Amino acid sequence: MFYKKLFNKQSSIPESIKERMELVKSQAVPDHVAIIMDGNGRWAKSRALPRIAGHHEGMKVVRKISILANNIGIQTLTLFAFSTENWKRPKSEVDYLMKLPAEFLDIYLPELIDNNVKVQVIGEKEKIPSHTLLVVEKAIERTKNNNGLLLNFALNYGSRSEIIMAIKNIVKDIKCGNINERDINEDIFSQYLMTKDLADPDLLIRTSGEIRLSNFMLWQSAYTELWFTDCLWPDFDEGHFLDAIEQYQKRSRRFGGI
Ligand SMILES: CC(C)Oc1ccc(CN(CCC(N)=O)C(=O)c2cnn(Cc3ccccc3)c2-c2ccc3sccc3c2)cc1
Repeated sequence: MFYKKLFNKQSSIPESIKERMELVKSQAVPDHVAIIMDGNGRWAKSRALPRIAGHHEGMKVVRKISILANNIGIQTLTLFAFSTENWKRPKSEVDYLMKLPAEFLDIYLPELIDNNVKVQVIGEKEKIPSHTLLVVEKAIERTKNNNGLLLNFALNYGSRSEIIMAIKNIVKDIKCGNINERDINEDIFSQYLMTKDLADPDLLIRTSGEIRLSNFMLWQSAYTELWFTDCLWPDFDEGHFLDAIEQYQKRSRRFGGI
C-alpha cells in the first residue's frame, strides 16, 4: 500500500534517533506524556506564510511524534492545541481548523491503525461542528480495539470548567444519594473528571517558549514534570521529544516526598 511504503515505521526515523530511542527504551519511559502544541502561527509568520500553513505543518508533527511515542512504548499521549488567538481567529482560519482533523485522519488514520494506535478525545465536543465530530467518532470507533499508544486529543478542553462540571455532578450525586459527602476524596473526585480513565500525566511538554499551563489539566498535573522549549511546534521533531524524555528519566521523581 502507498502509505505502508511511504510511512514504513522504521524508514521514517533517522539513524541517530534510533540509537537514542533504544537507550530511552532501556529505562522507564513516562506512561502518560501531555503536550501543549504552541507556535504554529508564529512559525508561519516568521516565514511570511499564512497561519494555516503553520497548522498544516503542525499536523505533520502530530503524526511524527505519535509514531515515535508509540515506538518507545509510551501508553498515553495527550495533545492540546493551544493558541492565544483562539478568540481572535479570522473565520477563514476557524473553518480551516475544523476541516483539519478530517484531513489529518484521511491521510494518517490508516497508518495509525497499522501502528496499533487508539484515538480518543477529551473536551466539550458540543462546540465542535458535526462534520468534524463525525470523522473523529469514526476514528475512535475504528481504533477502539487497538492497545498500542492511546492518542488522546484535547479539543475545546478547559481545566477549570472541567473541575466546575465535576463539582456540579458530585452535588447532583449527593442529592440523589449516589454518594455520601464524607466519602469524597481525591480518588472519587478524579472519577468525575474527563480524564477519569487516564493516569495523570508524568511529563508535560510545552513548545514555543511560553511558560504557562494555560488552564490545561490543572488537577491532573499536580505532580507532573514540566519541560519547556523555545522550539515552535512545527519545528518540533523526534530529537526534541527524546530530549524531554531523557531529561524526565534523569530527574528523580519525588511525588511530594523527600
Ligand atoms: C482526532 C483528532 C484528529 O481530531 C481533532 C483534533 C483536534 C480538534 C480540535 N482542534 C481543531 C478545531 C479547533 N478546536 O480549533 C484543535 O484543537 C486545534 C486548534 N488548532 N489546531 C491546529 C493545530 C494542528 C497541529 C498542532 C497544533 C495545532 C487544532 C488541531 C490540533 C490537532 C490536530 S490533529 C489533526 C488536526 C488537528 C487540529 C478536533 C478534532
